[in-house]
Amino acid sequence: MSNTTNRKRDALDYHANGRPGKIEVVPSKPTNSQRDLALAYSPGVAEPCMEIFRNPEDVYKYTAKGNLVAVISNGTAVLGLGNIGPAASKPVMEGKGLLFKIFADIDVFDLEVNAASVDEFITVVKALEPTFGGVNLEDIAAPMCFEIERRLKEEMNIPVMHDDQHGTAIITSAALINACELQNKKLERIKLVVSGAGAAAVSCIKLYLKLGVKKENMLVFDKDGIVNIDRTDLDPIRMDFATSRKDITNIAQAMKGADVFLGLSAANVVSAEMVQSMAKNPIVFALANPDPEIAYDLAINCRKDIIMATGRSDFPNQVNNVLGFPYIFRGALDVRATSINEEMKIAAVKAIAELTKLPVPEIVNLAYKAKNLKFGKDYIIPKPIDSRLITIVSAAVAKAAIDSGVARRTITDWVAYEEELRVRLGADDKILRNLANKAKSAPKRIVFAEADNYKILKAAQIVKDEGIATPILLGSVSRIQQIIIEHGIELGDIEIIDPWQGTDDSEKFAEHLYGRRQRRGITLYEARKLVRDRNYYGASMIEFGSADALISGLTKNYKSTLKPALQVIGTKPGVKKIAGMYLMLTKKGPVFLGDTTVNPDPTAQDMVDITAMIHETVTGFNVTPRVALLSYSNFGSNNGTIPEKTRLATAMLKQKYPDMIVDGEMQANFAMNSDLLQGNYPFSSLKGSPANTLIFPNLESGNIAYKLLQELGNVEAVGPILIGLDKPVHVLQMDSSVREIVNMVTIAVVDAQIYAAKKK
Ligand SMILES: NC(=O)C1=CN([C@@H]2O[C@H](COP(=O)(O)OP(=O)(O)OC[C@H]3O[C@@H](n4cnc5c(N)ncnc54)[C@H](OP(=O)(O)O)[C@@H]3O)[C@@H](O)[C@H]2O)C=CC1
Ligand SMILES: CC(=O)C(=O)O
Ligand SMILES: [Mg+2]
Repeated sequence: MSNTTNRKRDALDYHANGRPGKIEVVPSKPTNSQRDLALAYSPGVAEPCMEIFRNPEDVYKYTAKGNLVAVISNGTAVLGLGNIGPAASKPVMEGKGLLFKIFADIDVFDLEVNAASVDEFITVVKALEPTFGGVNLEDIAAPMCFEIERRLKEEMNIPVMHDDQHGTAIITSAALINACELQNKKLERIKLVVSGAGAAAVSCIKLYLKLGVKKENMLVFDKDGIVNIDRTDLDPIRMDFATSRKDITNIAQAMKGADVFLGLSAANVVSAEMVQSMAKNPIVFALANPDPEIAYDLAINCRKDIIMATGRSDFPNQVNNVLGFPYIFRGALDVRATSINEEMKIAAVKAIAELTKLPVPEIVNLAYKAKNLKFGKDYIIPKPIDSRLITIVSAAVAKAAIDSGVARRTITDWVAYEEELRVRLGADDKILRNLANKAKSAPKRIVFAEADNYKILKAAQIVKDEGIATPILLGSVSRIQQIIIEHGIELGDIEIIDPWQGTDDSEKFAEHLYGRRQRRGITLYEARKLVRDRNYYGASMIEFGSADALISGLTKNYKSTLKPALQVIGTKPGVKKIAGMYLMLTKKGPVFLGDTTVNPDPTAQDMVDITAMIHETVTGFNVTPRVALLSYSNFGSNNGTIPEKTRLATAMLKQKYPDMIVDGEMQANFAMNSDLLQGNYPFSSLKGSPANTLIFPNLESGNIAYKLLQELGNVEAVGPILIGLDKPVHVLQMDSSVREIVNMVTIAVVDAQIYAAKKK
């Protein structure tokens, strides 16, 4: 099967499989009980109705209006597919809704309207004003889109934006500014050829003129050829940039010596020869969707000095309005702007252009399978999944709305607003940010036992750059340096130790190991050999205080990585069994699971000890543990080995630690749903809010639970966080990603801080 056929099949299956389409409506309030239903609907719902009747602004308080955007189309210019009608435009509009949600937490109703005339369409949209906080007009052909948008902006009191016009103009402007900088061109001097004189192209041209591009340096084409003053079929908007030049009649002539080509028209209207005829260091934005004016590969293969962009996600430089509309509307909604004005658009352009020049987060590199994305010919604009877009672009837009007087609400605490924006993308990684901030407040020396590995070195660079830790690398110096050079990893001055070669400390470390293990079969000769191993050497460094925490395990199995730490360092005084815990970054906030790693079948006493250790660690992460001991039974509803063991452990915990918030035995859904728990077991000491620390009755259930959450719930897992060793040592999962290693280093630093504080 060809690639094209494959892609077609995949796309159709993606939309058809399961629940058809891409969007569903999800209630945002509890609906579990009769009481909930009485509040959600009749009779309770009458109360907010009457409040809104008395004070219309209360609609923002009691309904979803303030976060609800209409994506509206009549299907007259759907992508580059033309006038395919409203029903056929629905997949695109659902897609826009999906992007609004995942990138900016904005809810969308997509509306495909059977209204061919301008007046009819305007009447429909205007009538919807009570429902929505904003209107995103989409894929409406020129010239009707200009009048529709102008009148709706005049006649409606909520922000209205035709995304194909202004979203596109904003993004291409940011990309053009950056591309010109890289190609050493001045906006005031560039010779620009535009293919397309429709909604998107016209708006781009208007914004470029504001940014300094000169009308006389511009040649524009539509289906009928060059837009010149002799044409009699053009409306005043297009006449405004019609050229008086008589020597040019077609696009091939115009492209000779041009600096920039902007395509917002149709597929394959530009040839390789045309690109070859452009000026030195040309810039080509072939943005027609889904197929550009010239194919990406064709363009880059015909010019080495080109900067090339398309609207597609499968090539570098995706110049697509997805970088704009979610964040522009987020900023506008948050200050309840009455419109989206020029100041807000320019603020978005600048914010997007400048963000491109900041170091790219590792998660973005990972998502695009790139090693080191940075401002350059293949990275002229941020990637859509960059989560900084929401904080930087939305905040810039909101600020411009306030400064230009169209905001009905103001923001004074911008730091809090940015945090609110981050939280919108999920409470899931907030705790990680807090832990990273805690780590940065007192960074520690972290030994990486497997430093002859690209992922470890990349993670070392990140934690060093971010001020989380001072890395110390163990391994062959020449091998490590070779990887550093090969991958362009910037680690600056960094300590590298090769235990295999022996160091001044090796003998001291060997004697210590011999002292601890001489009656357990290790001779001094063997101990000397063992400390040449990087895990033994690293653990010894921690034991002797020449570093603060050890990270290992990327390339070896868990047990063989743990053994040296147990032999060299051992467990905390009084701890018989170590355990492992995972931090799960769920949409409902962090949840800690244990023991997920070490003890196959703990006794009730073991469960008490494990719970106490986990409780201490979670508290050290500045989270108040709310502990549930899990089983398949609720408070004696079933008997059997597991419920009885769990019940006994709970009783022992309650007696030994009267201040601990702990209860059990209970089923997982009762632990995670406080209404359910309260409704059925009002006596439980966990009532009020859900548990955040789950103790499993055995390794099987703990391990299965976290892996299911990862796979089915798409929940990120940080761990295993090792607890019970006398000093901070953390064992990575084999083949962890760079992000997972960075997360574990963050945890190791915080752990080392807790250890240091205890020693004082
Ligand atoms: N990457 C991105 O973010 C975006 C990309 N786009 C893409 O831009 C294109 C245009 O969208 P939009 O402006 O909304 O649509 P419109 O229908 O409003 O405009 C299309 C324009 O392209 C012109 N055109 C069509 N075929 C040719 C051709 N062979 N040569 C020269 N000009 C031609 C039309 O000419 P005429 O006026 O004579 O009919 C018209 O001016 C689409 O492919 C769309 O997918 C749009 C928005 C954002
Ligand atoms: C991206 C977009 O909005 C379009 O191609 O129409
Ligand atoms: Mg569009």
